[in-house]
Order: sequence, then C-alpha cells, then structure tokens
Amino acid sequence: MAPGQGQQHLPILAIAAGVVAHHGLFRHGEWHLHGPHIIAGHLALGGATAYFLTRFDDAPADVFGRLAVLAAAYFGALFSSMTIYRLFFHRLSSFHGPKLAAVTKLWHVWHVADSRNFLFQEKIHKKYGTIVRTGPNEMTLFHPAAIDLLDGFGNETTRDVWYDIVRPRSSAVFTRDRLEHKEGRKFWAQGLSSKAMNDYYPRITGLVRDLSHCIGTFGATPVDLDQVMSWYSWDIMGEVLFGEDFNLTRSRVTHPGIKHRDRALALAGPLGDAIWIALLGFQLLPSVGRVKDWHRMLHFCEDHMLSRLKRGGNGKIDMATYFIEEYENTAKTKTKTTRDLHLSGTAVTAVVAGSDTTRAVLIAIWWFLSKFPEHAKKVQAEVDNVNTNDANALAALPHLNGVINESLRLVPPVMTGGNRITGPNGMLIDDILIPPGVKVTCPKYVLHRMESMWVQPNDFIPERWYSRPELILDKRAFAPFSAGARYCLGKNMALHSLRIAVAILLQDYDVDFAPGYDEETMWRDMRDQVTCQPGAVHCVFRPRKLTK
Ligand code: HEM
Repeated sequence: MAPGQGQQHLPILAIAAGVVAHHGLFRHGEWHLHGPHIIAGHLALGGATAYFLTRFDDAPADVFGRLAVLAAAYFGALFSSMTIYRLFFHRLSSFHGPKLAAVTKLWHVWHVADSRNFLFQEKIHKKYGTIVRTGPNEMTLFHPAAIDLLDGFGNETTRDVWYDIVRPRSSAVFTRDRLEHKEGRKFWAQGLSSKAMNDYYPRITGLVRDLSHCIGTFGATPVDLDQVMSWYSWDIMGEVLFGEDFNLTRSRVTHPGIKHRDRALALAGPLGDAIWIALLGFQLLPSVGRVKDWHRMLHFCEDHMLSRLKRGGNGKIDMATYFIEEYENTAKTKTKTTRDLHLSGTAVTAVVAGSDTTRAVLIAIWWFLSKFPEHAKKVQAEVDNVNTNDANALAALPHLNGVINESLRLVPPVMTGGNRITGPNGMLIDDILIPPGVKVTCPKYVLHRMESMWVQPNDFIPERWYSRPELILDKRAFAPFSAGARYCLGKNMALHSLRIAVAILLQDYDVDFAPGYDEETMWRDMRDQVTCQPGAVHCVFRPRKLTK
C-alpha cells in the first residue's frame, strides 16, 4: 500500500480514542497512584502506533510527523472532553468559583507555587464567598460549620487522596480506611495518654531548662528563633517518641534530619492539591533535588524506629513502645512487609507531627510577645508565682493560655489541608447539598480570621479567650487541632510543651526584637508547606535579673 493510503481515518480514530479514554477511563475512580502506569501505557500505545505506521510510510520523518498529528488529535480530544465535561456537565458545574479552577487543579498549583496557599485561599474567599468550587471535583467551605461536617463525630467523610503521600507506607494518621484509622488511633492514644504524659512532663521540663540555658549562651547576640525552636522541638520529639536524647539544644547543633524534613515539606507543600505530581516525582526521580530529601526524611524516620525496635526501650516510656506493641500484636494477621511499612509510616507521621507543629507556634509566640511587650509583662506577672512543674497550674493561667490560643488562631501550624471526601449521602451545608464523592476542604488560616466569626479578626487580643468573650462571634471557627474522631491526639502534649516553654523563658528573660530586625519578615516570608513555616524571627533575650 502507498504511504498515507487508507490512513485518512486515523486522526478521527485518535479523537474518538481521546474521548473514550476520558469518559470510559479517567472520569472514574482514582488515578493519582498510577502516574507511571499511565505514562508507560501511553508510551506503549505510541510505540504500537509508530510500528503500525512504518508499514505504510517508509521515511522515518513521515512516520514521526503522522505520529505527532495523531498524538495531538488524541490529547486534544482528551483534554477538550475533560474541559467541556467539567465546565458544563459535572455535578459541581452549578457551584460558583474561578472557571479555570473548575477545569484543572493545575491552575491552583500554579498559583501556590510560592507555598502561600493560605493567602491564596483568603483571596478566593474574599472574591467568591463561603461555599466555592475550587477544583474539578472540589469544594472549599469557608464556614464555621465546616470543621464539624468534615471531621465531627458521626461524619461520613473519608480522607482525600493527599493522605496517600507516604505510600507504600501507611499509618493510622494517613490511612484512608476508616476502620484501620480507628484501630490504629488506639495505639497513638495510649502513647499520648494522661498516664504516659505524666512520665513525659518532667522530661519536657528538663528540655525547657536546657532551652533557657541555651538562650542564655547567646548573651546580647540575636537568637534565630527558627533555629533554636527547631532544636527544642526536635529534642522533645526524640525524647517522647524514641526515648532518645538528640541533645541539639544543649550542643547548639542542627540535626541533618531537620534540613531534610524542611526541604521535603517544601516540596510537598505546593503540590498538596495535585499529589499525583509529587507521587510521580517520588517514583521516577528519587535522587533529584528535594525528592531526594523526601526519601532521606523517610529513611531517617524508618531507621530510627528500626533501631529503637532492635535495642528495646531505655527503661523509659515512649510512644514507640505502643507502636512496637501494635507491630508485634499484628504478627499473626498481617505479613511482615505490611507491618514493616506500617511501622515506618507511623514513624514518619510521628516525627513530622511531633516536631514541626509546635516549632511554628513557638516562633509566632515570640514574635507577638516582642511586638506587644505588654502581653509579655502580663504573662510574667502570672508565671512569676507559679510552680512550672505543675501542669494543671500552667493550664489555668488565663493570659498565658490566651497568648497561646491567639497565636494558634493567627498562625495555625496546619494552615490549610485536612481534605476530605464526602460520604454516600453527600454533605448538607446551609441547605446546599454537596454531592457524594466530592473533595471538601476548609482552610483553618482563613476560618480563624473571618470577620463574621471574630471581632477585630487580624488583631492579637489574648483577652478574647478569657475576659472578653464577646470578641469571639462563633467558637466553631477555632480548630487548630481539628475536631471529632480525627482531632489531634498530641494536643495535650503540644499545649503543655508550649505553656512550659513560654512560662520558663518569661520567668528568666525579657524579650525584644533584635536591633535592625524587620518585623514584617515573619509574615512576608511565611510559607504553607504541609505545616506553617514562619519567616525568620530574630530576638534578643535579656536575663530578667539584669533588667528587673
Ligand atoms: C501545636 C501543635 C499541633 C497542632 C496545631 C496540631 C494540629 C493537628 C491537626 C490540625 C490535625 C489533623 C490533621 C489532619 O486531619 O490531617 C492533627 C492530627 C494529629 N496530630 Fe497534631 N498538632 C500538633 C502537635 C502534635 C503533636 C506534638 C503530636 C504528637 C506526636 C501530634 C499528633 C497528632 C496525631 C496522632 C494526629 C492524627 C489524629 C488522627 O488522625 O486520628 N500533634 N494535629
């Protein structure tokens, strides 16, 4: 047959294949874990088509040209079909929101490439209101009822695809299976129970004393709060999770694991809304740039948990005790590979949740106390006469806890994320039904600053938490630790390690911004990278015996 003869119908076939691939395949189910298969499948299809064309076209250039036309027809049809369907026929097409957001989630990823999703979400809320379509199959709810609808007791939601980020590892915190979550949560709850906490408290106090001493060694030199609070929160994580003393605060040394964690989260942050891109990178480019840091972070956590498993405990209670108990209890029901991957995923979750969250709030707290020294004075008046070993006494101090709550409100460590998928009955909000199987999200950073929920929403007013409750218009709009059956199990430990650090440091020091420090830096350079990463804060801590 002469070249080209009988091939005039091929572009039409390619267009039909594109439409069929969309409606018959990609419109259904989840594809985020199959990136490499999709690429391989298309390459195979391209190869087979090229082989077919060589039977008609002798010249390779002609074959290449024809293949390019067919690929353009196929992909053009596939993406046109997706666009038309998403804009006009999708179940969410009647909801308003940015049009390009409805077409592709890449639009969102593009806008948050600078890791400032929290500000982008705020803009969307201001422009589009409280219930907004922010993706092809995604709704964002800027509404105080949303927290309870997403996570409250009795909800039907499941976690969204983002939680597959540590695959093939798993953990109770990341599993998307409701039963597995319920079962696994029990072991976390034991590791963070009041009984375990009584064991951790004196050890945390010891680390805060180290922190105070470490700050003292800086003298009049500015303290980089990010650095010092990273040491402190990493030491706490080591002590509570592995019963291990990393000794960073005393030795003033940054553990490489901190750098790997920060760089890994910087990668995961902007890709949070298109997790398939990150997963593709993890699988195809494991040794490149920040993907390498991601794998290093995973291996650090995994290796530490394995060495804790081998060496046994130090006679101390630690969270690993309970994770290892779960590992051993499941020996008869699960394969070794499954159990190993679960233990590894649990270690990753615990390291990130246990170290990075408290660090962010502590940095923000010192910014607020330096900016508004009257609040530092009020807290000092409270803590000067309190026994810091008494956790209940610290929990009862109104201004100290007001400062912590107000910092958690204005700088929530988990600023966005916590995405869910609506259950079989959908989700009813303000008499509006969001259909089943839709991704729903509620960015806490925006909720915590909505004018309809808070009086003077952007102002730091710790009194709103005790003597001026009229400044809180709707308490449901405060959820730094999430809610319901998925609320943060580390809440008590986190609050205690914040209270005791602020109490002891304010007993020992007065704090002020470092000379020449630009106060806007923390806000200007703040990033939303799974957890909040405040911009640099530099302060000077003056011993109080010298300033009194
Ligand atoms: C100020 C510090 C902290 C804040 C603001 C915070 C906030 C949160 C939030 C918002 C969630 C829900 C996340 C989601 O649904 O994806 C969460 C879950 C969780 N957090 Fe925290 N967290 C903090 C510290 C900690 C610490 C120190 C630990 C202990 C290691 C911890 C352990 C957990 C666990 C186990 C969960 C999962 C609960 C579940 O899924 O059932 N958190 N946290």
